[in-house]
Amino acid sequence: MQERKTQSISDIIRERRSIRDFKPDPIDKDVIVSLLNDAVYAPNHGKREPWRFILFEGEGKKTFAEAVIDTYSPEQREKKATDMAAYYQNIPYHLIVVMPEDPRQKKWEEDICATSALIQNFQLLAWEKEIGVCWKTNLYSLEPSFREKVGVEPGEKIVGVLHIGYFEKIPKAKKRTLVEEKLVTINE
Ligand SMILES: Cc1cc2nc3c(=O)[nH]c(=O)nc-3n(C[C@H](O)[C@H](O)[C@H](O)COP(=O)(O)O)c2cc1C
Repeated sequence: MQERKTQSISDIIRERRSIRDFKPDPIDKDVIVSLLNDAVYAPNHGKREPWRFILFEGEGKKTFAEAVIDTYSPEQREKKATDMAAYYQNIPYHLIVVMPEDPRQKKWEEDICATSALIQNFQLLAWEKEIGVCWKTNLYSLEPSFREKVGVEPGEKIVGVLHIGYFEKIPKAKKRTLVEEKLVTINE
């Protein structure tokens, strides 16, 4: 593990990386719940707190893996089902974050913004504890069979599937464009 001296929010924001290679080392569920209890201080319009969580641990990760693999074509199944099942089992937690799909566009947009803010809060809080996260929006999230198997209710939207675990090494930062190149200032 590289030694990291994280101090400020800006350090954590800049340092955080999406983690795809996890150590299997267990993480206490209380830690995850505690991070989520901080993350819910995300801004949310109308104080709707539009999120709900489905956490997979232990044997539950098999349910998650089967739900994903069941969406594969026969060719995909042949090619990668075994590897993916092992990959998912090796990661300490999978967390599905859902929100209600409000038919009113304004509320739907506010709710996805709030839930995304919550997810980023969670990623940053986890990073502070040297826990890595990858936020996934793979197409399986849209498949009715997957949704049903993992307990997503009709009328709910999966905003993210988060894989959570300690990381082996920090991937290289992907550079961001300087804001000066994207900033328009209007002052008259
Ligand atoms: C809404 C959203 C959806 C994402 N979906 C995926 C995904 O399906 N698969 C994946 O590998 N990474 C996904 N990511 C992670 C991005 O690929 C990642 O943030 C980007 O490559 C920048 O890398 P960094 O997070 O390490 O800075 C997603 C990120 C966001 C914000």
